[in-house]
Amino acid sequence: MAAVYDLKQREISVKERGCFTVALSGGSLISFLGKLYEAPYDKTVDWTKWYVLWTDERAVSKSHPDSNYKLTKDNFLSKVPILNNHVYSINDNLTVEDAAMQYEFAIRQLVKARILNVSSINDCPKFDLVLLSVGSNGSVASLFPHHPALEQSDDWITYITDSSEPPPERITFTLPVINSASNVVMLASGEDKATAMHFAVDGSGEEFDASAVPACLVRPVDGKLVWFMDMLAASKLQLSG
Ligand SMILES: O=C(O)[C@H](O)[C@@H](O)[C@H](O)[C@H](O)COP(=O)(O)O
Repeated sequence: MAAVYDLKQREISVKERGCFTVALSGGSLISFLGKLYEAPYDKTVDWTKWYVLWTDERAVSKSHPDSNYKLTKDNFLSKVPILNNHVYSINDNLTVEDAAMQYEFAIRQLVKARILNVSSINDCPKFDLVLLSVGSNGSVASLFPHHPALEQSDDWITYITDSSEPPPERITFTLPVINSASNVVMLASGEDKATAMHFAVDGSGEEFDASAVPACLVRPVDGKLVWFMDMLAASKLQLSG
């Protein structure tokens, strides 16, 4: 479903700007993209129009098992003819701080080249699609509960050195960039996501501290938010009738 949604949005972007910019998180999300390299999509998608970036990346070598680039390359990019120079991964020879700066610079270049749109509301890059998989703790990208990175609004890309999930050092989109996307798809599968889904989808009382569940803070300012979850992840939803 998510993969097909991805395609619908792609068609609109390619018609309008001749390219389709997508930012991927890591985790189980990548396994859901498998549909895209099966018939009929493998032949009907103009992959040359795709530009792929990551919403977050671990500060490890791109050949390291923990690398989101490696995960995506092995399970998706190696199976579709997206142009290598349209794939923007981090420079894994830099410190995490410098890698974050360099990644932001690369995104700024894409904005300058008009590959990436800019939000009319907050001058952030406006990705056509941001695909996120929600962590069992309600994290999205590498934005973790109660982490100061949630407050970051000056930078497009920030870095952390104390991730609650190993490895500790990561770069990540900041919330303003995620919330500037034209389309955000949030994926959740498995019972361990049910509590986070309850808070993120059903909302919570005023007294609830949304930074406890970063997925609650994903609210596109001028874009669509679509959830895809399995029955286990949805098992605690109390959607009003
Ligand atoms: O680099 C990362 O750790 C991922 O980007 C992270 O945001 C992941 O997507 C979630 O933790 C969900 O992971 P699962 O879908 O595997 O539970």
